[in-house]
Amino acid sequence: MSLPGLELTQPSDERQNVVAPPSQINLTPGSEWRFEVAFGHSIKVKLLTGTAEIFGTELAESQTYTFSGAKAAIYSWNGCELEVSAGETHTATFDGVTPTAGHGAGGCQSEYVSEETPMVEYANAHFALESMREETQDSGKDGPRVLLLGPDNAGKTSVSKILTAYATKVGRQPIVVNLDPNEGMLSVPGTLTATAFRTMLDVEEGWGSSPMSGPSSVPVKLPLVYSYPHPSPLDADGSVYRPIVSRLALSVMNRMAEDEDSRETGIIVDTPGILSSGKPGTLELINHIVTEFAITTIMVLGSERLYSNMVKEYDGKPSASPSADAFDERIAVVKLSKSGGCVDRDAAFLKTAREFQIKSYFFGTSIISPSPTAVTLSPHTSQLDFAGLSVYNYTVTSADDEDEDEYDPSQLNMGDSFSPNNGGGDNYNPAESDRAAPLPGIVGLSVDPANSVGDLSGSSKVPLKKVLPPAPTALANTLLAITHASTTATPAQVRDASIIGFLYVASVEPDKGKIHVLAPVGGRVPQRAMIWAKRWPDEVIGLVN
Ligand SMILES: Nc1ncnc2c1ncn2[C@@H]1O[C@H](COP(=O)(O)OP(=O)(O)OP(=O)(O)O)[C@@H](O)[C@H]1O
Repeated sequence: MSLPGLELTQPSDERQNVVAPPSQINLTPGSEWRFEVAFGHSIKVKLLTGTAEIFGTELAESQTYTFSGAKAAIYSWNGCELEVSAGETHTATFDGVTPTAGHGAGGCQSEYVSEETPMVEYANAHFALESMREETQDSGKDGPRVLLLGPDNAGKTSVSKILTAYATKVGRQPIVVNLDPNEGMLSVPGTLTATAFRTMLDVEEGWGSSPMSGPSSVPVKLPLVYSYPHPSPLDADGSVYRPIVSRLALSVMNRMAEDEDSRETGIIVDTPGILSSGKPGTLELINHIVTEFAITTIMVLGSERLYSNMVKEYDGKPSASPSADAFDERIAVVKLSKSGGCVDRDAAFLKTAREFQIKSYFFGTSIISPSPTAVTLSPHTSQLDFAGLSVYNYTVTSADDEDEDEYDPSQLNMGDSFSPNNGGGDNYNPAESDRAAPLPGIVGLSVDPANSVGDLSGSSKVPLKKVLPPAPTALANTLLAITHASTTATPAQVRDASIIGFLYVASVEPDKGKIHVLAPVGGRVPQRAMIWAKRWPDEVIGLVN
């Protein structure tokens, strides 16, 4: 059928499904191929000649990589030839839309080559950090602690991947901290994590995979995970976010104190865009992060206003490290260009990405990608007695949801032990750092808060409340985070405990007092306190048919 007046023909089903022939893409030195592939469709990319990298991680020659639901760029320092062909297109619908291949090479929604990229600037940032790291070897001071700030989609996560990939390539071991609850890093959304990277990142998966997602061709990373089941750090005026950031910072600082490689390399902290929005409360949160992680380098992407505010606020000021005076360690604020390739991801894309992160946690990455290296997992379903569980829920409002229950701001003063100065200020209680869960991988999995020294952070003020039977029907389609805290732990201990893993609640039978859950592994569900991700990440319907 022709569209009247335009003489265009509506694509028929057959035409949409025609497989595009392989395309060859030649990249001149210093240029990149930017591409967008829809969820449900996949493309195959092979490096034929030359060298190329994706967010700092090199592609191997002649290996076929599969990308699906991706917006990314393949960059070449010395020039290369790529072959791009169409992969599979799922027949299932995604968010009510049946996926179709786009009109670009291999069925990309959009793809083009750009010769203007800020990669030289990013590489220089890496070299500057490297020279700071070299200084630490002789002087004994800690490696650079980098904070990435900038609005949504400014490329913060991409730059942190590039800096991490370059650091691991030269044998460093950066600790990467994700403070964005919207995107899980090696974890599901609704979490804040820290991970020590010793090995390369994954070309297809981005950050790579954790043992949560099963075996992998690239060595797995072991993230330290804390639950933050809210979409915005500003929820409850930051009163939930701040103490969890403090807890994470203590764990990271402990790891740095015990691990020479991590101490020399330092930290890279990725943040959510909302912190750079200038909304009330954001500067306080930035200040909290700068203090807790004793940040030495603030990199600002994509916002002149923020850059100038950060310069005024921090440039040349001593860092919050206890040894700042001894080494005359001062904060540097640096402006980095935003890549022209950064794409705005709409709400539907981000929702699907979150949904996939959750699905792949339980079912493996093959649920997203038909790549031969994708992993298929077999989660287990079981029925649990709700009365026998210790489930906690945060009783606070979200920033854009004012009608929520039980919010009492006067109850949300978190107490002195987590004040911004606890990294070394007057209120610092050394017992707190003893309680911090160390980063897994080197010093064991976690300290059980139940065995730790008392409740130092004022449980009564923590907006976590036990969910009593009968099981609320709203539990269905949401996640439960199993903490390391015992079932008798105080709310503060539950909040401060790291996460063992997640359960998905498939259905609730309030009359029988039962819930049906999906767990990534079989066996008994650990008898530990759980945090209900009631608000965030959003419901995933139909994970179990
Ligand atoms: N050079 C590039 N070419 C193509 N796509 C890119 C490029 N750089 C980044 N992107 C893509 O743009 C999107 C936004 O980038 P990124 O996630 O790094 O931004 P961000 O600042 O961390 O965003 P947010 O704060 O919203 O999480 C991502 O999908 C990323 O893969």
